[in-house]
Amino acid sequence: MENIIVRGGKRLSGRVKIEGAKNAVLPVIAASMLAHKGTSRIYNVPALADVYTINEVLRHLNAEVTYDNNTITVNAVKELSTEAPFEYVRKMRASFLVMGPLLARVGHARIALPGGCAIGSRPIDQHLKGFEAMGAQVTIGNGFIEASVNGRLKGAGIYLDFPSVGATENIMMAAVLADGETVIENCAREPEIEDLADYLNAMGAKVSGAGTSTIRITGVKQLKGAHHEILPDRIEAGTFMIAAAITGGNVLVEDARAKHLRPLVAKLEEMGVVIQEELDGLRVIGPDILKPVDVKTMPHPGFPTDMQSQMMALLLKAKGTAVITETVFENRFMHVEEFRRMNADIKIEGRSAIINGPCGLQGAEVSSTDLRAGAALVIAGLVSEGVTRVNELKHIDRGYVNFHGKLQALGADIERVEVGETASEKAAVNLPKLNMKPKYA
Ligand SMILES: CC(=O)N[C@H]1[C@@H](OP(=O)(O)OP(=O)(O)OC[C@H]2O[C@@H](n3ccc(=O)[nH]c3=O)[C@H](O)[C@@H]2O)O[C@H](CO)[C@@H](O)[C@@H]1O
Ligand SMILES: C=C(OP(=O)(O)O)C(=O)O
Repeated sequence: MENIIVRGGKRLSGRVKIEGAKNAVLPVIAASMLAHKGTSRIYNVPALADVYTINEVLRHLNAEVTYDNNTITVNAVKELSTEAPFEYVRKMRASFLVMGPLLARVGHARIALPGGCAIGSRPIDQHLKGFEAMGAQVTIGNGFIEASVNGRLKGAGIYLDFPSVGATENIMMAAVLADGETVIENCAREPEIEDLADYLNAMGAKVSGAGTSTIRITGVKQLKGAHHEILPDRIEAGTFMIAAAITGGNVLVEDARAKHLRPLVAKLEEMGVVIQEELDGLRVIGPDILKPVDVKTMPHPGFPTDMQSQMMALLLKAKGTAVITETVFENRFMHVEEFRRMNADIKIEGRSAIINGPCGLQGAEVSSTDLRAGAALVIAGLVSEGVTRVNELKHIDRGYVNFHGKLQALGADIERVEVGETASEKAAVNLPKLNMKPKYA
């Protein structure tokens, strides 16, 4: 088991390089299975646990996948198999994104039901409604969802009840090889949807309107492999922006794109953080005193739910009362209990968290409840008195490459250590000097 150990009190400074976006690369890799011929090359791929998982899913489905030097190649021209078992979907819900491509390419898919997770129940009814509208027969049984179609899917008009990111992507991938035109209304508008559309179009698809709330897709007969560079990860960028801001630091977040980060930039500026657009990224300068703001998570271009817990960490240091309302996931406040262990004053009322700052944060042993919560706890540790130990790092590794190493390079007093589970090692978190070897120098 590994832990991240943070000792608070350092101002961050320097520059940090942002990786390719996790939420863009996963659908793009899944979409590679749509190519009847040719090999796809995908650049700027982050070395994340989720990327290894989706690669394994594709290999299991009989695609050839290589991953080297941040570049993935996928060749899916052999006959594909069509079943993705629970071991993959359990590790990562985005494994369900292979359903659209399989249905389009092979006319059949059997994928384990994703089930709930730490941030909410996360149903997939909107994905299935889209496939059914395109002529697929969908059945659910024995923990699997099975979908099949005789011949090709048929283009359809689909109005989503909610602008679901995954449903928009899955339906787009199904529609590119369908017979006729598909129109998806009330669809998600996230930058990652545009990235997927760009890739599909490079493969020979006809997708327009991505980035707006209506996407039109004219089905084509065949797609071929294509080259594509993944856009920078706005959530990783936002996470480092908040880390810089909370420590009163001065950090250049390289490759952060202002146009993708507008809801976060607006809130940070309201809080008194200075943000300057430079040629190669965004410079973030944290103030001595942070002002409180209210935040409501919404589908893009609203404030992203994936930045909610990091924003909560920042608001713990703001002078006054702030309210965060989570509207996207019904249970994404698991980190509140962990923050309380660090002396945070937070009350939950329904879907809102009321934060009374500034809190005198104290180091404690805390658990990552999901990937963003893990990052948020580390951020809180940067400004806590004493030692914070964060465990359950498997969550952080799903979404961040070398998170502690990047913070260390910015001047944070942080290390990642291999620990046993003996009582004395558990108690070590309270000792001023930890008798443990850093795993990475
Ligand atoms: C791999 C990936 O890209 N993950 C992102 C994606 O997840 P994901 O694609 O799973 O998120 P969705 O946009 O689908 O989910 C948003 C909301 O819609 C609900 N819903 C979704 C589908 C459905 O069929 N029925 C339904 O009710 C969900 O339960 C949730 O409450 O978007 C989320 C919302 O921005 C982000 O937090 C995740 O980081
Ligand atoms: C919730 C997230 O991802 P996923 O949808 O892959 O669980 C996230 O990236 O914050």
